[in-house]
Amino acid sequence: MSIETSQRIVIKIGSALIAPEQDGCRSRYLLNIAQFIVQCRAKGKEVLLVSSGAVAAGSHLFKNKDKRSVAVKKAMAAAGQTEMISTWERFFDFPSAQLLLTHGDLRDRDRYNNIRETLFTLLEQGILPIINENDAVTTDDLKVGDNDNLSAMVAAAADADCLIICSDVNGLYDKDPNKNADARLLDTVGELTPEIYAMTGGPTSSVGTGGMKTKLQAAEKATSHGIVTYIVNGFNEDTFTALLNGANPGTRFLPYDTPMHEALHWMTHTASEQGELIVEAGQFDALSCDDIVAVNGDFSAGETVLVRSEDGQKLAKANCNYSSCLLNFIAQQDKDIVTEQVQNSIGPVISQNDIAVFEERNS
Ligand SMILES: Nc1ncnc2c1ncn2[C@@H]1O[C@H](COP(=O)(O)OP(=O)(O)O)[C@@H](O)[C@H]1O
Ligand SMILES: N[C@@H](CCC(=O)OP(=O)(O)O)C(=O)O
Repeated sequence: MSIETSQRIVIKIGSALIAPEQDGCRSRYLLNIAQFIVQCRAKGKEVLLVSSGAVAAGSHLFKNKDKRSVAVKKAMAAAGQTEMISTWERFFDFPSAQLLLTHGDLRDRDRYNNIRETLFTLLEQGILPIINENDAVTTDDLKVGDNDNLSAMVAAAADADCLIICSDVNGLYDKDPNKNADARLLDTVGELTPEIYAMTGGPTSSVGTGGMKTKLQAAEKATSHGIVTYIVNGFNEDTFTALLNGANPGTRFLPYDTPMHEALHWMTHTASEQGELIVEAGQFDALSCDDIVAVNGDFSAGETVLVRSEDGQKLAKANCNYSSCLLNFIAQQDKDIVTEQVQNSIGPVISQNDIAVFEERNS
């Protein structure tokens, strides 16, 4: 399995490749990557680019400001984003499009479907989508937070079959190679076990956000959707020659033999629960208001909730057709007639269309 057989590739570029000196964008490392994108397209493959670097590209414009301030960082992202996009555009003689996303967009099923439609339409037209998190507007509870996970969510949304994460190291080592001279590069990873996660540490470059851990989370999200994932060294020209020749220049993560269905994958890996429903006796099929023992958290109708049994076991993750406020109101009514009327008009408590049922019912 190599990129030779892949048809739709997402390539993720870290900040250090774009703004190595945090002093505006530099083309030094981008040229190889841009050539790789051009060559993939020439071979008939579709490419999407997830590009970090807005904050690192914009920071030089804010010389006398406190760069730890959240407001300043957001402003840096807004200013650096235009510089980053125009830097990429200079390399291509085909059009590109900018998509700035937040987790708030991706975890809302309607907005997620709109994002999918937009990506498919851009690809059909031969336009290169360039995606980043919308750092200028996002808040802690609405952000993905790192572009490794974002790239995997985008790869799943775009129905891609290959994800390439370009880092500043050759791939996943058995320990941090920047701290251990004897660290050994792993060629292929079949399953992302806790032992594999234990090999990683945080970011080491001053501009990196996630470190190797978020790259493994991304690999898990992508491979469970059937997407072969590579972590490679984006600084090294040979990386891209090797990839084009069908070789593995870094660490390759094998896709699941039986990938998750799209809606189940979205519910498991992209949607995040905004609250919990505690239900009687593990019951969650055709759940009625009467089956609910407790409602935890504040959520609106249509948001995702975790369904737990009274003993704490996780049963399912699903979209709730009722707001927490309405469920609490119904619980306070002693007349069944109110519940009946509301249920007749809204229907079951959780949607059976978008539901992830936990097979191993452990908490
Ligand atoms: N097991 C490991 N294998 C490889 N790199 C690791 C490992 N554990 C920690 N790291 C660190 O992760 C860094 C890459 O993550 P990060 O700094 O976020 O870069 P990027 O900008 O490419 O996203 C490496 O420079 C390395 O020091
Ligand atoms: N969205 C941010 C980058 C976030 C991020 O994950 O950065 P990196 O670890 O360099 O891929 C930006 O454009 O500055």
